[in-house]
Amino acid sequence: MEQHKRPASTVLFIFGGSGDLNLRKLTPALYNLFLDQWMPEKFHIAGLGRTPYTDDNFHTRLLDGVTKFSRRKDVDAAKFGEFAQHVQYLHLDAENEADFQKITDLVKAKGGEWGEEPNVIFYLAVAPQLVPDIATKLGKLTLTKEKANTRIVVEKPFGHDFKSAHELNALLASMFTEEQIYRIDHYLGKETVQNILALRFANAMFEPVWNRNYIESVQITAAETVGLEGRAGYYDQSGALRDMVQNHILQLLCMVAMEAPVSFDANEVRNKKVDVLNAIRPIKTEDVDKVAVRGQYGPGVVKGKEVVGYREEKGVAEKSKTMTYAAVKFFIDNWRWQGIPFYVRTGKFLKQKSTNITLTFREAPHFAFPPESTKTWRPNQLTISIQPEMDIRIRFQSKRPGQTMTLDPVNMIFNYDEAYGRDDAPEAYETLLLDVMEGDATLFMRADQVEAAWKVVMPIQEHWENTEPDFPNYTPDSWGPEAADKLITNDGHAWTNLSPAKA
Ligand SMILES: NC(=O)C1=CN([C@@H]2O[C@H](COP(=O)(O)OP(=O)(O)OC[C@H]3O[C@@H](n4cnc5c(N)ncnc54)[C@H](OP(=O)(O)O)[C@@H]3O)[C@@H](O)[C@H]2O)C=CC1
Ligand SMILES: O=C1O[C@H](COP(=O)(O)O)[C@@H](O)[C@H](O)[C@H]1O
Repeated sequence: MEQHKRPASTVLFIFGGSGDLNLRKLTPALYNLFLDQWMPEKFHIAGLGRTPYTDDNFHTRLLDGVTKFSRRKDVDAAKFGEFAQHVQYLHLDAENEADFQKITDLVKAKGGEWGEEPNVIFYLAVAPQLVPDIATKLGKLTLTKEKANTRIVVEKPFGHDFKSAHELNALLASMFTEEQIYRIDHYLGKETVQNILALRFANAMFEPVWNRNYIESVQITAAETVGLEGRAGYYDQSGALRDMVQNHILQLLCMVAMEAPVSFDANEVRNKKVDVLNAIRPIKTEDVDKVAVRGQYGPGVVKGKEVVGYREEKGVAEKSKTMTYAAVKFFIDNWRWQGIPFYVRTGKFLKQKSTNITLTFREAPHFAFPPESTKTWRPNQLTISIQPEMDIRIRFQSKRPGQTMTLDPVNMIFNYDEAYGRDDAPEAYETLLLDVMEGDATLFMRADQVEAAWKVVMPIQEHWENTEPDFPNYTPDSWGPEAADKLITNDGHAWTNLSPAKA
């Protein structure tokens, strides 16, 4: 195995150790880092929560999570046992300040045992309402103040709106330096998302055409086939704009639209991204209905099974106005993108799981081919398929073999599985957890980025909260409300509904 430098010794506290995120994502990621020898030589993980687990039944639960959710199948129980020796459950009620003494005690004990002061990471995998309270109590511990080796990771959603995000930033800033704060957006850890920077800035051939002179429109889709999945408590207060657009989708948009960074220094990359957010044209209240479409699913059939409409889901308010679908047309007011529409859409219970970005190019300036040769003509497109297909496709016209000049649109495809094999691709949370342990914040959101992203969506969110929607307006297993199709077809474009890659 390739030799690499491992992070310094670390004690990791997971608030929400007993919760779903730890089970599904965090522990499988940490276990994979352990298997790949990326965990520090000396590390200790404490899962925190009120549920009365013993270490043994906590380990059993985590093993179950790894078995179900890890990218690697066939978990080796003995190897997991080795990992589990570094993991404990710590009973802690976030509302009880006295319980936080257990944190200080554990850090001191590990420091004594290891003969060095460890890095201390607090991962807040809890509901957003608990974050300010936990952060405040952590801020009072002597081991947190101004110590570069102490870091706090805050899950999304970061705040509920611009105001609460701003307040949370101010609260965190009163206790931690910006370098200690890691605001996570797991899309930024996806291999295919990181590869956008490689595609754009490690190659000379794309950059000359990556602008308004050659590109006619950009679209970003994050379509899901799952519905609410029992998350009403969170989702009904949130909705698609807060849950997906404010964070994941705007981050994808930044990756596509940003200027070239001078270096991969965390702040340099984040400066370039925040420039994009600040350049997004503010949407006026009176324009929201022209540039944005919301949707909520009704009852229907998904994979042969009847499903209830969103408003009938357990825990959802009877006449809930929460949108499970959102589509928006943005413009970026800068030299590179002036006048180019960026269409984005996301939704639950859509026809296909697909996250992709498509850049549609302008027509060739002069077309010398006879009209009959171009019956199937389609514009050049570059599509970055983030998931579940992991590929990059370039569509161009090709001459069909034969004695006549007939042009066909064809795809040139770079496929990750073929090139690298999927087992080698780390999950987003592996990359991000390793980055936190290494102290690299490049893939994390800075305070100003989060606030700038909230500023972009707030006029839409507020308008939608203040007006009555016509819900439900799409059926599960469809591509969402009709109005979202019109949003793009009225401009002479069409959503790219990707099929699995074939040339
Ligand atoms: N689940 C997922 O796939 C994803 C989740 N997220 C985000 O991660 C965060 C956590 O989500 P998720 O794991 O699904 O939520 P869960 O409801 O499954 O877990 C919540 C956790 O909070 C703990 N908790 C609640 N109250 C207290 C308290 N007073 N003191 C100590 N612990 C407490 C619970 O522990 P106990 O009851 O034992 O006290 C539980 O471990 C959210 O911000 C969510 O948006 C982000 C992306 C994906
Ligand atoms: O953050 C979230 O992301 C998931 C989608 O993540 P993906 O990695 O499967 O694309 C989404 O289902 C969830 O509602 C949202 O909170």
